[in-house]
Amino acid sequence: MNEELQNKLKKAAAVRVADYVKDGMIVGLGSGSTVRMLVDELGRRVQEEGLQFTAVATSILTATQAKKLGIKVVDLDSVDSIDLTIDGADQVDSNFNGIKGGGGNLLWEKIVAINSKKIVWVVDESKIVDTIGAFPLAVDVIPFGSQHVLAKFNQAGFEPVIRKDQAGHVFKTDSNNIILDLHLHKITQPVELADELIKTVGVVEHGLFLNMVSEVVVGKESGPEVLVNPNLG
Ligand SMILES: O=C[C@H](O)[C@H](O)[C@H](O)COP(=O)(O)O
Repeated sequence: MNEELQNKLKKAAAVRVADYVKDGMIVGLGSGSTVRMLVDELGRRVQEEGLQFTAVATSILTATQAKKLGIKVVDLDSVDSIDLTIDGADQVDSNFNGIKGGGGNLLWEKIVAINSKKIVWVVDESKIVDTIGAFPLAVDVIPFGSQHVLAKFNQAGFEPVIRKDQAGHVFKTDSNNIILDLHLHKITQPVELADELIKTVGVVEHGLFLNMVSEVVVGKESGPEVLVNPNLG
């Protein structure tokens, strides 16, 4: 899929998923390019249509964008729970298992997600796959001793690569951690893998979000389509 078409599908899905946000809600705002389009649309609705909601952001970038657009942003610790979180994803399979973290925001995204009553993802159709894993799996790791975590992952055959930013420096997350991208190609046992990763000392969190999402709004050429998770929907 070319980038222009992909952006068109992301935009249409982002506008559709904005309808989920109602007056008075506390809304978790995810991160990434698709959520950026969602936040633009929500900002427009706040300014032009008087939509009123309170946001909790999953990254410094999203918080900055939302505030600039006049959206009220508060800290996660200042709310009891979040009514709805809308986020993007890198890949989603038919069991509603997904990979997130392409932008390095998976830790804050997962903390916001587990404190949300409902999670909805917004993606374009290129992200819907039979088996997740072709997209590298981001793992958030404490910098101290991270070469040893890297060595362990190498031994396990996970093909880890330390993420670098565009300038070639080691990428730092909003919590000042680093990201190891695992090139797993196909993840056939996501639950077992998630368990193994989280038990590795030095690992803070990983980008496997398993059966957490209630609905996925998919931007398709025929128009946005909503997939409902029968276990959570
Ligand atoms: O860390 C980044 C997030 O998990 C994003 O939500 C994910 O990478 C999807 O981003 P995009 O909408 O740019 O494809």
